[in-house]
Amino acid sequence: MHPHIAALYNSAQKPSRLIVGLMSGTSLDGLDVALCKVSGAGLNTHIEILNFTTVEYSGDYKSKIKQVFAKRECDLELVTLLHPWVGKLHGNMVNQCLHTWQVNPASIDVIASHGQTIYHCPKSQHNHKSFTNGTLQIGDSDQIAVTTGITTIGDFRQKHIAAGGEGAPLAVYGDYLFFSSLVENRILLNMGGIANLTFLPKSGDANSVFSSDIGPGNTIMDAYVQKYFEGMHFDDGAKIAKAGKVNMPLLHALCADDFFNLSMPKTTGPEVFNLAYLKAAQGLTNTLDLTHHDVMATLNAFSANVISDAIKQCAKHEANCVVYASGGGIHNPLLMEQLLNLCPEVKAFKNTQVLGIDPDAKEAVLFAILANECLAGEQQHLNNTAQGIAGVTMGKISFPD
Ligand SMILES: Nc1ncnc2c1ncn2[C@@H]1O[C@H](COP(=O)(O)OP(=O)(O)OP(=O)(O)O)[C@@H](O)[C@H]1O
Ligand SMILES: CC(=O)N[C@H]1[C@@H]2OC[C@@H](O2)[C@@H](O)[C@@H]1O[C@H](C)C(=O)O
Repeated sequence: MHPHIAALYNSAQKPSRLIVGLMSGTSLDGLDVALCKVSGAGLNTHIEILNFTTVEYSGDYKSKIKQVFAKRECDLELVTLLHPWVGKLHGNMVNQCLHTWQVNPASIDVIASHGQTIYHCPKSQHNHKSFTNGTLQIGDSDQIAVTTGITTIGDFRQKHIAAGGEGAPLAVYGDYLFFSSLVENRILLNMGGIANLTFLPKSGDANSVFSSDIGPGNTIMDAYVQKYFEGMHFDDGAKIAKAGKVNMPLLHALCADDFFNLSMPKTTGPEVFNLAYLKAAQGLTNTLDLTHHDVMATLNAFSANVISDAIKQCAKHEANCVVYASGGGIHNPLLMEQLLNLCPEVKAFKNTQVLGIDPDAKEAVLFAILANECLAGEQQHLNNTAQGIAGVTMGKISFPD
């Protein structure tokens, strides 16, 4: 037997495994690195986050990725070069974290890597009749494995696509295994660049679970701040939005996209929700000369509106839902305040910290859970293709040599 196969076979049988989960999201803020101690599998998964950090990206990383990110046309040579370059960079970032945390790389069972999404196009979004859903993540796992010397499981989304899904949201797989409750109906809400949610009824019935993207979380607000407020990456503490006034005609135009009329599950990305989308809505409503502060106030209200609408749709299925929020949006006080006001039907708004998972680490932990299932999972717990939840094991395995 190949020694790496033997090592994986041993890892799969251990009572607990050390897995480094990596997530690089649509916000391009940094690489989330979560060192997790994972025991069990399936509905008996237990996780302890031993260390977590976000390794910030340099301006150079952001500007290189932005040349191809969510762009219909770009330099294919650059895409080809970025694939190994991002993988090597992520591998070096893991090495740096393990060194800082004084963790011996030999003690890590596997790395679980999401990579960097550069384009996402479900069928509902592209106009090519002969093609299915598509999504593309770069940051080759072979590079991570060779750079760290640690077996790496990556490229999780392609199996989901192969089985008929849209390649996202994958959060549902981890949410169901880790956050299901028999005493309350839960909505797990993640507000990153794009917001998404998972609905977990207290019946525990796997067929009633669903998950969907919602629309913009922070992505348009971030893009606007980066364009018009030099040196700023996001609206820290919503200071800019708080100083502006919501423009109602623009808000209505922003909320009028066909995407919001599609039923869940559905997925989207910055390919749709971007500055061109904002400009088109401003053009339609004669609001192109609005102040930056008023635009930011309106964008903040836009995110709050679409997120609260999605929460209300879940609440129609089951009353007394408790929302557990995560992702960078929880640090935006104006967004959180509006959500509370717009969702009186929600029993309580909490964040995932009360369930034992740092809300900033949740997506990196998700990939650790998916890698754990790939290694040690015995059966598929979710299999509901009508809800876009394919019963498949995800992830491709890269050995270090
Ligand atoms: N203090 C803060 N004030 C306001 N907004 C904040 C703050 N901290 C973080 N954010 C927002 O959260 C964003 C980062 O969120 P997160 O890391 O969850 O996104 P992501 O994982 O890249 O996105 P996705 O989940 O869509 O892939 C920032 O770009 C910013 O918009
Ligand atoms: C294609 C892609 O990278 N999608 C991301 C993105 O960021 C949030 C939302 O859009 C979600 O659908 C997904 O990530 C999370 C981790 C998911 O798959 O659940």
